[in-house]
Amino acid sequence: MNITKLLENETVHLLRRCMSYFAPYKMLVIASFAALGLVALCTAGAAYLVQPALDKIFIDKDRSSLMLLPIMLVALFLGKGVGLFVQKYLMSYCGLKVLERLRYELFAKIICLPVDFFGETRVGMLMSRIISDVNLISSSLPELIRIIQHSLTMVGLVALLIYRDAQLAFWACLVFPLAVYPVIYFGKKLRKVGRNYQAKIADISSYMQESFNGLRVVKAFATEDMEKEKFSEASSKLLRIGLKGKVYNQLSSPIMELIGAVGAGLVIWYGGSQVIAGKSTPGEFFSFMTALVMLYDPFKSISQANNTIQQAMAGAERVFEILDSRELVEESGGDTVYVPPFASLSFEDVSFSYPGTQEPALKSINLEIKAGQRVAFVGQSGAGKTSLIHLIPRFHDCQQGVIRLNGLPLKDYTLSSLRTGIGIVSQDPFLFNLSVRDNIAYGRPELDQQVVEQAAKAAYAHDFIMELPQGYDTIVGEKGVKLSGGQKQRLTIARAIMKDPSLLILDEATSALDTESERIVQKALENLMAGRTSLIIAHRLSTILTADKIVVMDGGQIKSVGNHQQLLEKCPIYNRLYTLQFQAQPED
Ligand SMILES: Nc1ncnc2c1ncn2[C@@H]1O[C@H](COP(=O)(O)OP(=O)(O)OP(=O)(O)O)[C@@H](O)[C@H]1O
Repeated sequence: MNITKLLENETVHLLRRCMSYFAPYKMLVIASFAALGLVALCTAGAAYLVQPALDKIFIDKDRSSLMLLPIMLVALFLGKGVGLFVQKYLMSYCGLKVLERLRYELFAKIICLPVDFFGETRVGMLMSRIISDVNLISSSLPELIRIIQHSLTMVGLVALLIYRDAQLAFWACLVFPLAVYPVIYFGKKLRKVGRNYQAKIADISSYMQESFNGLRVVKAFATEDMEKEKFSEASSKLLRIGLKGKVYNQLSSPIMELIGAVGAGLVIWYGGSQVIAGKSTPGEFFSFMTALVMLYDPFKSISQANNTIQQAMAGAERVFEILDSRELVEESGGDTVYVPPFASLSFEDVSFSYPGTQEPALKSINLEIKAGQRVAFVGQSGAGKTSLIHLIPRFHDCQQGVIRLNGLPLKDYTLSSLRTGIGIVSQDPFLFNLSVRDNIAYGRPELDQQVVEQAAKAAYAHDFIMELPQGYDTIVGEKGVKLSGGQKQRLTIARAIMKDPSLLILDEATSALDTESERIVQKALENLMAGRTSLIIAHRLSTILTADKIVVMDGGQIKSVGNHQQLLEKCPIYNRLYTLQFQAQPED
């Protein structure tokens, strides 16, 4: 199979796909072409003027031409300038608009992908696609237009060459095929370099993301130097690829210049002999030479534009890989809207494995939860508690069995109504870098201050919020860094209260807060749980003691279900867990 042909087909396909993004700006593109026509005409016109300038002013000594020609020259350059400005502005406008749309589409697609996708893909890589690869694509149409612009200019100039002297033009254009070869050769090389470069940028973004996120660990282990070393290695790789790109980019010009010089040499040789023999005037010859020299500029620009397009195609490959991927399917739910109140939740023979793993994380789970119950899940680390509760908001889908909510399979509900109906408070309280108020009312900005304050009061957060520098308007910092662990937890509890879910999922924090904070968080949680069905991954003694039902898990299976007293008597696993995990804790 002809590889070159394959590559060309792919380029055409990618270019077409890129161009479809520019389709809404058709009128602007047409206007831009009109501006281009003006530029081409003015450029060719300026070259044409050289002949009357030389022959009429310098040889015939014509005074009226002396006045007229400079004015015409200025007018032509004015026309060219205006044309160029309009064309460039319109193209930049279209490019930036396309950039905005692609960025949005990519973000919108990625944020709707299932949780599993984020488990397997590095976040930094995704960020680099949204920022840097998309950026490359936006230059594709403007560069394509540049190619058309310069091709038009070249047509104008070549027409002038032929008009001036067809034979001389033949000699000048003889070297043309030679000049095209480096354009194609370097274009291909640059496409490959572009691909590698973008991949390395993604690596570096991922690496930075990880190091900054894990900054505390880095500091605690005093491994800054090691991290610097690793970064510098990755950065040097990027430098090497970047330099390779520059070599290809910069080599194409001198090589073309050399080929151009050969053409010019041929012209001087032939054209000069024609002037000496009296067959043409020096004015005709210089006008010809001017057009020839002017040809170099657009030709060089075409080669540069081709280089940029090749790099844009490298970005396009990576962006469309995500946008068009059949495997990356956005989450979808059913058509039924889940309307509280919560009546029941049942797991019927549910088994689940994480993608790419052999051993199932959950095996044949059967469980029934009724309205108003408080159900605690216990088990050692890795028993499957988190996996089980994450199936309820459909962060993952089970491969076998069915989970029913109010009698209907979870898959029948629309994702948004299902998730809106479920409140989740996890052990790692996540806050956005927004104000306290916006964090509590997250997703519901329409709620007024009073409602937000009520939720904060129920979560025992109001008092500390009032002590913050700007009260409810205080920005909490990325991930809530400006707050203590207990304060962050209380804000996430207020957020859950605000959501008013009918079913609550709680992952109790294992990391110990001090006794006072712990007591307040506990009271806030009690307010949150009041009157709601709650599923709790239990780490506190008080939770298992007050639970209506305790589910004991081990190795992805439910080993036993009952209340504290029953389990102490009949379940050895629970007995052991209780002795190891809970017994030493004070009863609140
Ligand atoms: N994203 C994942 N991909 C692959 N396997 C996973 C993933 N998350 C968890 N597992 C595996 O699934 C099993 C159950 O894990 P799960 O997190 O549900 O346990 P857990 O009981 O909640 O533990 P812990 O109390 O430590 O949070 C474990 O063997 C774990 O290694």
